[in-house]
Amino acid sequence: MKALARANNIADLRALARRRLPRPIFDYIDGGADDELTLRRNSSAFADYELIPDVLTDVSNIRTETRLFGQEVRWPLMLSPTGLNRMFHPDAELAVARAAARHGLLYGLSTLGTTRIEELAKEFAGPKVFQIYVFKDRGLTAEFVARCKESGFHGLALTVDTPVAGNRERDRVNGLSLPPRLTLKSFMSFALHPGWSLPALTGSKFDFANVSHKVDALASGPMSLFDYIGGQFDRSLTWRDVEWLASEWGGPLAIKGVMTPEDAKHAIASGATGVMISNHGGRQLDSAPAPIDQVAAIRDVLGDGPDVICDGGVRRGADVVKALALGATACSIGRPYLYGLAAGGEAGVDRALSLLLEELERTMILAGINDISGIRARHVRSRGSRR
Ligand SMILES: Cc1cc2nc3c(=O)[nH]c(=O)nc-3n(C[C@H](O)[C@H](O)[C@H](O)COP(=O)(O)O)c2cc1C
Ligand SMILES: CC(C)CC(=O)C(=O)O
Repeated sequence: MKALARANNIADLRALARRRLPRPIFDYIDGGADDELTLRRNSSAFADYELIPDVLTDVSNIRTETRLFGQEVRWPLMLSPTGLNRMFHPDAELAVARAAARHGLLYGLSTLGTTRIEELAKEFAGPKVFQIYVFKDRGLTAEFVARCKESGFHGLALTVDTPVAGNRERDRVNGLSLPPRLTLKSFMSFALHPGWSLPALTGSKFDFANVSHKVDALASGPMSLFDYIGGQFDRSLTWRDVEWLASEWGGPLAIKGVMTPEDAKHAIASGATGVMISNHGGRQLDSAPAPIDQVAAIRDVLGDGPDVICDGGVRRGADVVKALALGATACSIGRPYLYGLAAGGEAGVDRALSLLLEELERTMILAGINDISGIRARHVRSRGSRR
């Protein structure tokens, strides 16, 4: 697609996604909670850090490989789990995973994805983790663990920042439901985007593929995401459950949604092997700090061993270098690849990943860093602490 080739950055892909999707669907991807303070801050916080380059270091060969969730990956960038991908493009999670495989990246499948664990594993041989939401039906969690073991998943990520849905006001205003339905209000928006609307509303069946055999909340008709989460997610979750999950799984486990050094320590003490510093892309607790601002303090208390993943607000390859210089093992992205998926399916995801990885490599060359493992604290400086 010519339009994809003309996209020079993630912001261009966002503009393409906005054109292609009906408003309620674009807003669901793009939006955040309440006043979207955290959503904006997640990205703008990166601008508060400067990169301090070395020169004359021989940057003719750049090494970007690292390990994440115990697996060798080509780049320190992973694809965060996101639900409902079939709502954005009929090729859904498989399109995303195929593009991730082409770039040697680690892929995260959501509990509320629209592709089954087994189907994803069959199509995608690369490094993969499954993200767990704990439902009131606890049998589902044990079942996920067994299915992931059977299917050869390499890690789990337990999301802990969603005891209830954040107040996403764009979704309320748009009357977004699962599955999306034609209403008087949405009619014009759907009619103006037939390329999206026809397959989504008629052809490919929308389904929470990994849970619907046990939880049939949508069987009696469409409902809001707020009601679905409110009715199904288990709010009684504690660190005891992390201990249980860690021992039941026995492999790499990250707690997704950790924001403080204290909770990061708690995660490792409870059996996790890493943390994803995340505020759910600004979709849950508004006014939570930006993940990038929490990286240094969390790495400081955890020491060298555990995976520390900075999740949220990454829109440029340079952001990844900043996060690694502050102590992260890798960064993780959600919206950047979803904009690509919505804009052009697998080719769109591929474009998003290519752009970010080219930027990351170019940033390393310009900063005189020829190996990911050579990124140091001295390569970054907070603008507030300029000497
Ligand atoms: C449309 C959408 C759906 C998401 N679904 C999930 C999900 O099912 N599980 C989860 O743990 N996080 C989910 N997230 C959060 C992402 O995993 C990730 O934390 C966030 O997108 C990172 O911020 P970024 O979009 O700025 O990169 C979702 C995010 C978006 C935008
Ligand atoms: C299906 C949802 C629970 C996915 C999600 O976590 C989100 O919209 O942020």
